[in-house]
Amino acid sequence: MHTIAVLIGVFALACGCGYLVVRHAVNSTIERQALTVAEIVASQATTARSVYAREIADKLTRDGFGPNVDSARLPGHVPIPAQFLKMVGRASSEQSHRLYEYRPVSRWNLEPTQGLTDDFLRWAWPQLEAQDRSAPAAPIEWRAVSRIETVQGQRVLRYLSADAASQQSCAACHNAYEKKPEILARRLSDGVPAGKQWQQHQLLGAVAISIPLDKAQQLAGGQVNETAVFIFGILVASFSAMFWFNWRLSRQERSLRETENQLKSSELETRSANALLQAKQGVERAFAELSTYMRGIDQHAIVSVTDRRGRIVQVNDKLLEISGFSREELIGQDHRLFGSKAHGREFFAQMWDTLERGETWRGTICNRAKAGGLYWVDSAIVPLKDASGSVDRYLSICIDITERKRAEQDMLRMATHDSLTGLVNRALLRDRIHQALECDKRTQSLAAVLFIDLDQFKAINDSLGHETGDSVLVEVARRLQACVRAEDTVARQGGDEFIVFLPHLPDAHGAGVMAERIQSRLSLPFVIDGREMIVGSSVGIALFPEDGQDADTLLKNSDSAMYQVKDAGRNHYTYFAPHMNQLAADRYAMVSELRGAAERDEFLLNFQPIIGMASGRIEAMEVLLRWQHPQRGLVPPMQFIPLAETSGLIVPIGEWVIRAACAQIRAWRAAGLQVPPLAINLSAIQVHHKTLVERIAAILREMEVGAGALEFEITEGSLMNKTDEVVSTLRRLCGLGVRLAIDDFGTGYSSLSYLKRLPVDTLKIDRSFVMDIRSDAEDAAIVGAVISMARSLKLKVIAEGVETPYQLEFLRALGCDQYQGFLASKPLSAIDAARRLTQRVPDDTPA
Ligand SMILES: Nc1nc2c(ncn2[C@@H]2O[C@@H]3COP(=O)(O)O[C@H]4[C@@H](O)[C@H](n5cnc6c(=O)[nH]c(N)nc65)O[C@@H]4COP(=O)(O)O[C@H]3[C@H]2O)c(=O)[nH]1
Repeated sequence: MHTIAVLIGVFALACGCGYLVVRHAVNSTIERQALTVAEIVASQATTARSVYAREIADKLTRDGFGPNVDSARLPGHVPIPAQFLKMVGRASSEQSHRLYEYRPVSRWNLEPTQGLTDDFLRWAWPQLEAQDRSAPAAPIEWRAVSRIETVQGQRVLRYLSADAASQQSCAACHNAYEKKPEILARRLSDGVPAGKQWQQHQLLGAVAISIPLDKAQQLAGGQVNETAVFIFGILVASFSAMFWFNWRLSRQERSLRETENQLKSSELETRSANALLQAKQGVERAFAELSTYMRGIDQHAIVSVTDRRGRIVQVNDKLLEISGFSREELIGQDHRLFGSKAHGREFFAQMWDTLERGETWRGTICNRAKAGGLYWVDSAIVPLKDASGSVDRYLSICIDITERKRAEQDMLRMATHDSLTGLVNRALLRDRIHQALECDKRTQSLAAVLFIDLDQFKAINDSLGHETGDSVLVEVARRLQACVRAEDTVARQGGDEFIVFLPHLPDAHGAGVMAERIQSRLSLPFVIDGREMIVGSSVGIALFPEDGQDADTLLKNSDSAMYQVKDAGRNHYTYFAPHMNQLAADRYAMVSELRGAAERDEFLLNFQPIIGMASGRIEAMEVLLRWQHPQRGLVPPMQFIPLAETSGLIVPIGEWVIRAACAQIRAWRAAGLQVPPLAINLSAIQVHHKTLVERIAAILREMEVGAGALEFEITEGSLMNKTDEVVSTLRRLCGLGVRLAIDDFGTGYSSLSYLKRLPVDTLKIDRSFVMDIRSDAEDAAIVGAVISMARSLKLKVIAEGVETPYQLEFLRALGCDQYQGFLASKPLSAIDAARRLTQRVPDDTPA
């Protein structure tokens, strides 16, 4: 209510102020409009006077000095313009019911009614005169003078507008008029200086206008009041309506707010009910999820619960399944039942430390099942607390990772062991040697590395195939492991090379004893697939610390020692000596020198005659390569051919031999010699080389000697490996027209059936059999068997290394076709060979 009262008060005050402002504005407007009316009236009055003056100017001139001041009242007289203006003013005032009135006034009055009769005129006139004085000669823009006065209680606009001599006739008449003697006296009393001459535009008089304002203000005030009452009424009505609406609105708002509050409180209630519902659902869901997890865990994990003393109180089926124990066997026991001895005391101490701190322990444990097998689990052991917060049980959740562990172990094994023999590989061996030497350095112990290379293994591998070779290697590994102690290491270096590392030796002699034991074990016959074979071995020994301080040096030096044994005739053992490294270095240097030997023209060919038993003539010649080294002198093929083979250089060198042999045939033929076929050695590497046949065909085409001019000798060993491929190669070689011989026959393991598949023409009995033919009945028997077998297969037989007439006759008696050896001739230079070719037949046959 208080607010409403204040509002009504403010409203009333605003209305009152508004009313006063409007009233004041209306009065101001009325005053401004009255001023405008005064301007119009003044303008019309002076215009009327001016028009009138012009119209009566002629009459005034004709009548002399014009009418006197009272002429207006005289019959037949024309009033002067001022008089006329006075009359019009009076008439207009009456006509307008005194809305305004005006009359001419002047300081120089001719009659009293026109003088400056009141304060306003006396105040205003000098202001007009001042304007006249400021522009005495020129027409000026007169500014009227006005003010509002209260006259007899009424507000009146008083207005004085200049009525100047607007025409020359005005000035002329006034000047002439003043000269009239009867009015001169009055003029003087009016203050006009004697002799004053008026000029056009000079101030003669003025029009004094009075406009009563009260009437208009009364009228306007009435209207303002009516309007104010109307507006006030509207405002009151509007405000009342507004208040009413406002009151209604606030009532509605209040009720809305109440409703809203009710809604809010009910929403809150609903929300809390929802929250409660959601919480309940969440708990149910969580419980359901937990149950699912528990089921999942139970199905996939091995779960057990132990009491605080570590005794098993609960187990799940998975644990029974993996451990093989029954529930009854486990409850009440502790986890030591699963002990595998894979973990030390520290492992379990650390585990219990963690658990006793109330923390979860995680780790991998190797357990033993009831049946004895090991299994691996990834474990999390969680301490469970009772209501008082102290640990009263332990929950163990484990995942079986046995397969993963095995795979890891397999991978580790593959990375560190030889897949064929299961022996330690070179990488792990180096590691073990390194670790053992660190220990030996501290204890100043002796150690030894034995480098073992199998003799004749290549022949077995090549002749009997890789499977047989692999079986031999596996058996060798087994025998080696049987020789050594638990702390020793047997490793496979690669191919047919093995290493035995003896980390703790009482003396250097012990290494030799071990080498002998190994060699004696390996020398026992190997029986593979019912076939018996002998494998020899060469052993090189390097001792720690004298032959090397680290694994690499010891391995290298034992290798050098092993090579020394090979050079010395194999199947033996030797200790490393520093000069052996020189030999190894020599071998390396020789390979690099061999590389450019052909380009440097260091190769030359020798020719060894092959004599026909029946003819006694040179029926063929074997081509034998020689290396004329600038520093080393003539290097025998047995020194450089194996190096050429291992380095792969034998392929280009072999091509050089074929080309040089063809060139020699051409040269001899050109010299008119009858050249027998030349037999060229092909190494196993060449035979297995993919483009051998194409290369030989190309050389034959290029050299144009004819395929019948060449024979090729292939060692028995090289024929046995990759059987089908070799057979195909040899068949294609025969297809070129060349003949084939099997060299060193008897040293390999060729079977009769295999020989039948090969397109060979000749067998060359190895020199080793011929050599002891007289003293060794076995060799003689072998030679005899080979010759008879060759006959049955319709193959030609050549005996190599015939040095004595006995050997020759023996072979001849057995039916050998040809022979070769120092008895007939040593390998000859090209010149000597040419000379032999020119000799007669009886010279070829030894006496
Ligand atoms: N003690 C003795 N030795 C005799 C007698 N008759 C011949 N010889 C030697 O026996 C070897 C025969 O050659 P091989 O068995 O093919 O054995 C050859 C052959 O396997 C290889 N060779 C030689 N030249 C070449 C070649 O151009 N290419 C290939 N791949 N190997 C070659 O080198 C081996 C050795 O060749 P050489 O030192 O020239 O030794 C030659 C020859 O000098 C004898 O009555 N008594």
